[in-house]
Amino acid sequence: MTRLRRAALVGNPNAGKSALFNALTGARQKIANYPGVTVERKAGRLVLPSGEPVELIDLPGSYSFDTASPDEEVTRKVVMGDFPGEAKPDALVVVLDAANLEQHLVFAQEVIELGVPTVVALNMIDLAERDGLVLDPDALAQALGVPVIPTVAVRRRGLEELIAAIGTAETLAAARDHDAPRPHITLPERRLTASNIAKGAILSESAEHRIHAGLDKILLHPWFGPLILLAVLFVIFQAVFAWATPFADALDAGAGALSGLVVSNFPEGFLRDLVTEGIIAGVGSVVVFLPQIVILFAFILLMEATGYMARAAFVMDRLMASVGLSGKSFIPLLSSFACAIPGIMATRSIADPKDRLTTILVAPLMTCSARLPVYGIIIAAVIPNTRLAPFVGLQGVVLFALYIAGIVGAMVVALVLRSSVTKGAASGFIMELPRYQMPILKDLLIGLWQRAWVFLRRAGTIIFAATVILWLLLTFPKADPGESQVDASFAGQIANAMHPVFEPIGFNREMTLALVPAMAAREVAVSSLATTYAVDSEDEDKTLAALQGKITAMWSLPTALAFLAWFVFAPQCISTIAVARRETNGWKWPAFMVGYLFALAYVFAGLTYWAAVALGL
Ligand SMILES: Nc1nc2c(ncn2[C@@H]2O[C@H](COP(=O)(O)OP(=O)(O)OP(=O)(O)O)[C@@H](O)[C@H]2O)c(=O)[nH]1
Ligand SMILES: [Mg+2]
Repeated sequence: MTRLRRAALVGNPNAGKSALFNALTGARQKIANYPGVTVERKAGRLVLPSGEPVELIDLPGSYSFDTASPDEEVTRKVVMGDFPGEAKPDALVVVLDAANLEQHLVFAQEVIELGVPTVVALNMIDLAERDGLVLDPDALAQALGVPVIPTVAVRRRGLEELIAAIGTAETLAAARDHDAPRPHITLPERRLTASNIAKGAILSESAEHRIHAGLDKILLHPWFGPLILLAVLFVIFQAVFAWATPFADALDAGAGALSGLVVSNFPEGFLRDLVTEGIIAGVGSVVVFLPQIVILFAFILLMEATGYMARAAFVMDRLMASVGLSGKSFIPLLSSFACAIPGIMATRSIADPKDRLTTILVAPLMTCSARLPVYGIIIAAVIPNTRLAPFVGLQGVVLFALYIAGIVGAMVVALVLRSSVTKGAASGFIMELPRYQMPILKDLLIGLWQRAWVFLRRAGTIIFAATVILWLLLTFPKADPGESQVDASFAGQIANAMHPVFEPIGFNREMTLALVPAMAAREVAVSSLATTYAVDSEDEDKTLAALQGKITAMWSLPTALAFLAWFVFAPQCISTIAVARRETNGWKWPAFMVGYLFALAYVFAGLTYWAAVALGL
């Protein structure tokens, strides 16, 4: 007997493959309650009862082996052994959603027909039970001719049995007769067989799974649906401001105290200034936004886990279709609210190449979480914290408006692109709706921790590096007595040279300067401003509150609004550009993307500035 080395998880999207993968290998792959979450192959290690390690591969969900979307292509290639540099898996684990048996059995048959040793994980039996479904795994095993193990991936039920079955899959398969020629089976035949097998495996079924149909009637209603979605988003942005404030203030006070400690314990000079002006003022000004990021992601993760996110996609489908995008673009665009990078990668689940390209090109317009610190500091500094109504603050409304501006911008750009450079018909919506689920607290906390960690790691690496470099460029050469340090410095000279370009749209010198390092990441705009003002000022208070005070005192409202408008559009993120290059296989489209986004940013910042000036703001 050959030794089992590699096994792969296959099955329809949203069957729980990644949840099983995490449970079996201890990995932390993203799982979420909608199809199309995994778009790449991921490998992990599983240990068999015999003590032998097996490489387990998590794959993107797939409906069939003959489909066109790039993520399904990955699954096909890995399973068939066509994936470059990778041997064919020795065994396959087909993951089925027990409560969606008939649908999931269509692809399962196709997988089993390959003749590779196969085990079926009958997953989500808890949900099947909730829906009043009683299943007979033995009958299913009999009909499919492979072992069937009931599992609940998220509660770690059935894992030992599944691992044992994977361990003996090859021996079992070898005992089966493989010599019989397999007839070619058509899709309708497979559907019929799937339906018969499912009927044979379902012992009893109650009508309980109608409970959630009522909820769908409201949430997917043509009028209430969009209104509810808008209301949900509105609440999120109110919460981002209202709930985060005490935590952000505490963090800022902490940074201030730290700065004070450094000032009183270190001798005056280069090192002390680097730490207080560059690291604490600069990097600290970004870290202070951690509570807002966490609150934003808590909502996003909740929406994903409950199944509401997929409903939101459904609700948006009509609007998306009217600008030439399909509902399939919604999940990638929604992911872009976290960050455009996973958003652009998620477009791999879009089969139509022009649809996909359009989605990639507009993804950077979705307001990613890196913009939150920029919006946060400017809004806090120039928009009064007044209440428009109970629980409705003006600052939250402005933040909401900025998010909407990004969405509207993306829709308009998509419409223009779809009738010019990426001309073509929109494809229909084919996403299936996942069931409603109560979120699992542990998964939620892990997700939040991962997001927080990503943010802090950015602060500790890219933002830290960009800020320190800027501080050095701001500190040298030293100014003569009476001269402004910023004016004398290298950075100041660069800013002064660039300023004529940005003066017409209302930018001051500090803003212009911030744009350059902010190409590394948008948050750097905040740390740059903090560092620039810290270098320029004599006082010892270098906290975010101090920066906010400077902006309030020194920026006119039109100038501040122009800066906000700039960041709605500007492609200030090297990583996004790099990912766009990778996903479109060349520089042509990323160059186009950067060009049109900068042009839009300039025009809209200018329009905002002049409109605000004309209104006498
Ligand atoms: N109740 C219950 N939920 C589950 C189970 N397994 C997975 N889930 C949930 O189902 C959803 C989908 O799980 P994923 O692991 O992301 O599904 P996937 O098959 O990897 O999906 P794609 O990557 O899109 O192909 C998540 O919200 C999981 O928490 C289970 O056994 N019971
Ligand atoms: Mg997955």
